[in-house]
Amino acid sequence: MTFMLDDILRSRRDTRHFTDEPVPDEVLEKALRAGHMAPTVGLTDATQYYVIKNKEVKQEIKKLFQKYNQKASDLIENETQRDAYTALKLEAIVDAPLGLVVGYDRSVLNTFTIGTIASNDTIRFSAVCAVQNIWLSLTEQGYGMGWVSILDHYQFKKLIALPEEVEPLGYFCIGKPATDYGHQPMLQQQGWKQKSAAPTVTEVKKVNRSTYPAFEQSLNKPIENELLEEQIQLIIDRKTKPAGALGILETLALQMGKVFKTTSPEIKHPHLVVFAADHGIAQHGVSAYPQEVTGQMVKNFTEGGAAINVFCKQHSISLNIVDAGVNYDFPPNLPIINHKMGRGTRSFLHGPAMSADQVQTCLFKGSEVTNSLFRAGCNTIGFGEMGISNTSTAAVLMSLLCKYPIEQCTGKGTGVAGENLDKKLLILNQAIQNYTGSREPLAIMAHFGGFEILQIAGAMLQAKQNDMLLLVDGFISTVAFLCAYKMEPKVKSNAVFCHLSDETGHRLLLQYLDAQPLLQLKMRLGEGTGCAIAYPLLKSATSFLNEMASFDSAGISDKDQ
Ligand SMILES: Cc1cc2ncn([C@H]3O[C@H](COP(=O)(O)O)[C@@H](O)[C@H]3O)c2cc1C
Ligand SMILES: O=C(O)c1cccnc1
Repeated sequence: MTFMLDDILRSRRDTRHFTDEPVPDEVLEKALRAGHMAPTVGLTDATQYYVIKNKEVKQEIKKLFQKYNQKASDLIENETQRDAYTALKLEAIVDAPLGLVVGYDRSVLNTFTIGTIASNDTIRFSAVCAVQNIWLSLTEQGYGMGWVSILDHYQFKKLIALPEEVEPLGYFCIGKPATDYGHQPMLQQQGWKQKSAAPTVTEVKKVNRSTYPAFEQSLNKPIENELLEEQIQLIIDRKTKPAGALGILETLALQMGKVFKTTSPEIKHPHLVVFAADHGIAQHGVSAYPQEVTGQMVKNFTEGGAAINVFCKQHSISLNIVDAGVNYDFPPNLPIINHKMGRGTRSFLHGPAMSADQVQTCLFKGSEVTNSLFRAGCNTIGFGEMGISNTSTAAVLMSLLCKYPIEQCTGKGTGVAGENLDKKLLILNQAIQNYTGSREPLAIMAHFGGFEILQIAGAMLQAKQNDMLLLVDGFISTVAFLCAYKMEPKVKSNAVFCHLSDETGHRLLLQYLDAQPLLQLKMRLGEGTGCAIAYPLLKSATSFLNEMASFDSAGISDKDQ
């Protein structure tokens, strides 16, 4: 028995060369039964199969392949490598007698499902297990299969009319193999790549007790150039203008020089990151909008339709969206960074919104976002948020972290007014009274939460560590900053407060932080819009510093004394 399985495992090939011989129904049925025997997480049974025999359908799918394959080959700069790539036969969509699509139904995640809490990827993994079983069964029966994944996901789903909630893994070509590629993977036989001889195995011999690396290191950088500040100030003062005449732009230029550790600071690859998450407190009617709007707005961000999309586009700022914990499962191929901590926090009215561990994970995930942008050359990040009811979470955090009465921290958010605002205040007051836990900042953050608020805090702390400029938006973004500041006050030297929001509490919070906002436009939107709108001011600051003539270079007389 063992030998037979081993033989099947060895001879299974990703096959793209088939004979015309049809695949008998019994062969396919047996293979699909094998697929159905595969394990599925929490016994979700979410794997779905679609059989394709129709020639026209196959031809249309092949066209999708060709379009994407062209895209792939265009990405290869080296001509020899590109020629080698185009010579490979990577599909057999029309020539294989049978087509199969294996997918999984995301809607199972709408009810409690064992094994999907840490990561909802597990339903996808279950479908992959089924694919492998099918592959082995076909091999055992003398047939072969080829996995085609070079397809435009959206178009592919549309073409075969898959329901919105079903995600395909790919298109599978099935038939009698015309070759076994000399008992080796096709890509190896064609000289594209060599498979390693043995699996990579590492034994983990001890428990790693350290916390997340980002927060272990001290923010005390040993070598600060003490002369740098003086040098930048001197350059600013020698520009052809009366001393101090560029006002706040001068302050900004000096700050940017100090943050980037140079006398000629420049913004490189600016990004705006919107962190989105849901809040359990929403169930008590503290927002003017229903919770679904968070997920709907995330989709809107990916489609370019939100305010932040427009302003980022206007100023050529790259926009990233992070799902920090939205109560909706987005299709995996959307351009969203998946840092989901859960489907929203719990309500903090009667118990904790999240756990202390989750705070640490949020900080870490936030730091990862900053680090990946940093590695790609970015030195400036604006921080935005989206999360229905997050003005409530932010108000309570501000009240407890700054020790201000909740009335002074609570505003209308999305437009909660009159009686509803009284009700919002009542609920927040009640939540504060119900809280009997520690007054330590981290304990307060865990109890009241905000997956997006704490991921932003972690991302900001990391930006400080990487000598990056961090742009703070309105009320919620500033509360996220407050969380970071409570952990490490030095983070403030890298922060630019972009806008005074019209949300009650923001003015007081900025006073608490002794921070001067650049703009006051009566906006109260969030999403990072204040950062994007203030961005040209930062550009003006670096432009005057780097490009203006000095009294010396222009030969202009300075004032007498
Ligand atoms: C369509 C829409 C787009 C938004 N973009 C930002 N927010 C803002 O409003 C929410 C906070 O207000 P509250 O605490 O009252 O729910 C957050 O999602 C915030 O980003 C929006 C809100 C809505 C309705
Ligand atoms: O200032 C903000 O960040 C804000 C205010 C209201 C609603 N959403 C965000």
